[in-house]
Amino acid sequence: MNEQRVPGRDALRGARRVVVKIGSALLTNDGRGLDEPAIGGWVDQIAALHQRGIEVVLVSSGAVAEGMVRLGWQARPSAVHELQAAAAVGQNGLTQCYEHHFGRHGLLTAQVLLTHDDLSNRKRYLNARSALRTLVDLRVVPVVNENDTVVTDEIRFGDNDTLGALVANLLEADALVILTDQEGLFDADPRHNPEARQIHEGRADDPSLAAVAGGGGSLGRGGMVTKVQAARLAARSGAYTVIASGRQPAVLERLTRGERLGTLLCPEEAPMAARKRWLAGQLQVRGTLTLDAGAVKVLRDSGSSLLAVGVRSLSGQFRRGDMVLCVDPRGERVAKGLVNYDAEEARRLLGQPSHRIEAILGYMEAPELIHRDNLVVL
Ligand SMILES: Nc1ncnc2c1ncn2[C@@H]1O[C@H](COP(=O)(O)OP(=O)(O)O)[C@@H](O)[C@H]1O
Ligand SMILES: N[C@@H](CCC(=O)OP(=O)(O)O)C(=O)O
Repeated sequence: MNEQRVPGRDALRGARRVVVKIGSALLTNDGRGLDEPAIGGWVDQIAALHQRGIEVVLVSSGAVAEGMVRLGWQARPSAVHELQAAAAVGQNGLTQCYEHHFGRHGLLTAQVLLTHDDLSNRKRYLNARSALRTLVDLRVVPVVNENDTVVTDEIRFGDNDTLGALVANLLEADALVILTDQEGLFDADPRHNPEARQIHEGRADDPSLAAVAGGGGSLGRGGMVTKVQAARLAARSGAYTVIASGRQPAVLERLTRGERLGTLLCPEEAPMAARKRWLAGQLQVRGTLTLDAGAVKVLRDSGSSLLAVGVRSLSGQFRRGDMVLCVDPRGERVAKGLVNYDAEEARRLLGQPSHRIEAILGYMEAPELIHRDNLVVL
């Protein structure tokens, strides 16, 4: 397969919100329980990103593997109820470990266990989204895993790569960084083929990637197959995916400085176009803003952000970050977007210039009601 040179390393340098997924193959010290020193090292790196103002959501595997060790089981069970029991025991260890290490940096963590249903049911999706967003706004580091104890086989993600991608979609993250036990995606499984060569960059939708990606090891679940699929999923909302070795020193720091490490899989269209298309596909709107003729014109003609000064009235009980519909004075649809203020606040801002926001609300979240990056003209 021809390696493609795709610009995009710079996109990682500019990333403001990143989902970092750490896989079982890395976390679990080859089956000997959690690799605490290594986890401490990744936590140090995430704390350093935090310091630079980058928001990080961690997706961490390891519950089943840690549970097996705690229960004294040598082999991974195949019965679902045993896996669920192991996950329940092991998740405790995982939570303690992260809490301890992030605590060294004065950072709070939050355990977020998600199921397939939480992300496919629209209402629960929005709830998960606003809870995660609130945590991130509070500068807490969410540590996400699948809620293995309550899921049945048919509705499992199984691997955490898919979960990581869906969380990247949920939070409109700039990048999904998948840390694993290999340097990246190779043109064949390097554990079985010593000649395998690393792919440095590619397109997330390149069908030939699926052909080179093989299954995982004994503790990991999905192998590269699910990582490549995850990259494709993440690209739907414009996120870049990097598959890289968690054992590279300072890997997160170096990636977010634009260094050419691991395998970078880029969204097929420009992140903004992908993100807007994804936004347009979000069906549920939580409220309606009625714009004046001037605001309608600037949205349509200049692709501007929506300011409160151009909004006449609103309806609905939306919260900050919800999707709202913008209509013209006759009620015709003009645009959809993610609103920066909740309904009560927005109501107080109607018709007001942005420089008055702070005086009216006592703080300013953003000068615009809907930023142009979060707005799709219909
Ligand atoms: N083309 C490939 N390039 C790199 N690794 C591959 C490839 N195909 C299969 N693999 C395997 O995928 C494994 C990583 O997946 P997995 O064990 O599921 O890890 P994790 O727990 O980090 O998700 C590697 O150890 C490697 O053996
Ligand atoms: N939810 C599972 C993780 C599943 C898993 O191992 O996924 P992955 O790290 O993607 O191979 C656990 O915590 O054990």
